[in-house]
Amino acid sequence: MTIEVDVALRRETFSLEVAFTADAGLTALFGRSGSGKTTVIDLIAGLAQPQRGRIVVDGTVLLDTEKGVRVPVHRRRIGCVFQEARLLPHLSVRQNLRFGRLFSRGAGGPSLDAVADLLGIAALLERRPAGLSGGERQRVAIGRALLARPRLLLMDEPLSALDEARKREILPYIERLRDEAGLPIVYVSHSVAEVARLASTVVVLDAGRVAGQGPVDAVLRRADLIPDGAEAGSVLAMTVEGHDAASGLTRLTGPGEGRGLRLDVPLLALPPGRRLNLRLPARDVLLATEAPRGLSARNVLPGRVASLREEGAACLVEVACGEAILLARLTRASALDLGLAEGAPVHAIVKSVALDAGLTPGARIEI
Ligand SMILES: Nc1ncnc2c1ncn2[C@@H]1O[C@H](COP(=O)(O)OP(=O)(O)OP(=O)(O)O)[C@@H](O)[C@H]1O
Repeated sequence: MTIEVDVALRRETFSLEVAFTADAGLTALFGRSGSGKTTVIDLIAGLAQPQRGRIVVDGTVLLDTEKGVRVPVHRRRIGCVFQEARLLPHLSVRQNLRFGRLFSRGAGGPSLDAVADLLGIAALLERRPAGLSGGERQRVAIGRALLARPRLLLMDEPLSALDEARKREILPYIERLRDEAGLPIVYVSHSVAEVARLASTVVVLDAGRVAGQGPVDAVLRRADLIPDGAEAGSVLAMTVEGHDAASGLTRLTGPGEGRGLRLDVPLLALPPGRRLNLRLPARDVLLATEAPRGLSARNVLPGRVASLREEGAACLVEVACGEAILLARLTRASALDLGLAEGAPVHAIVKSVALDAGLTPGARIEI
C-alpha cells in the first residue's frame, strides 16, 4: 500500500513543486502556514489541477499529466476529513454515516457497525449532529469518510477546531485508524506535538517545496526542519511494559528487542502492551561521560555519540542508545568541556518527556 505524489503547480503568487512517496500508516504534511499543505491535499483529492503531475495510490494511477490521465474527483475513492465535520444537520448520525455509503461503489468494505465501534460512536447513532460535541462530530465525519470505502484518507487539520479536551478524546481513535483500518492516511498539521504522536512518515513543506522527508523520529530530530517556535527532539516508539503502583511508575520499553531502551515515567493510565510515541525534547536530555551518582533523575541511559552538530552557541548531539537515537542540546562550551566526539561513550540523562497526550505545547512530565 503506497502513495506516490509528484506535482507541480504555479499560481500568480505561489508555486509548488512537491514529490514524496509514503507507505501505509500516517504520513504527516507538516509546515508553517502558507507552505502549501492544503494545496497538496487538494491536488491529491482532485480539487485542484496541477500543470504537471503524477499521483498513484496503491497501484492505481489517479493522475498522469504526461499520459493524459486525470481521474475525476468522484472516481478517486479518496476520503476527506476537514477542520469542520460538515455533517448534514437534519439527519441522524446513522443517516449521516449511510450517506457516506452512498458513494462507495460495489460491495465490501467495513460495515456501519464496525466503523461505529472503531470510532466509539455506536451509542450516538440516533442522535443529531447539533447535540454532539466537536470531537464526536469529527469522529462521525471520519466514519462517513471510511464508509465510502476510500483507498486513501486525507485529513486536513482535523483537530485544529477542537479544544484540548476534545483533542485528547479523539486522538486514540486516529491512532486506531492508523493501526487497524489498513488504509494510508495523509494528515495535514503544523503542530509538532500532533505529528510526533500520530505520524509514521513526515513530509516537511516550506514555501511550496519539500524541505525534508522521512520517518517521524529522523525528521523531528532536525532542528532546521521544525517551524519557528517549536523545538527539536527525539521521538521514541515505546510500549507500556507494566505499572508499579507502589512506586507510582510506569515502565516503558522499546524500540528494539531484549536490551532495548527502558524508561520509567510517572504512572500512565494506559494498559500494558499499548504503544505510544514519546517525545524527548533535546533540551531536556543531559549528557555525562561517566555514570552519574546521587542524581534525582531516574533515567540514565548508556549510549554512544552518533553525531555532533553545532548550531549557534548550541551543540546538538545524537546519542545512539541501542536502536534508539536520542537528541541532546548542550552549549558548545559544555560539549568541549566533556570532550565529546563521535563514537564516545556517554550517559544520557532524561529529565522530562513530552507525552503529547493532550497536545498542549510544552506539556511535559518530569522523570
Ligand atoms: N485558490 C487559490 N488561489 C490562489 N492562491 C491560493 C489559493 N489557495 C491557496 N493559495 C495560496 O497558496 C499558498 C499555499 O496555501 P495553502 O493553503 O496550501 O498553505 P497551507 O500550508 O495549507 O497553509 P495553512 O496552514 O495556513 O492552512 C498560499 O500562499 C495561499 O495564499
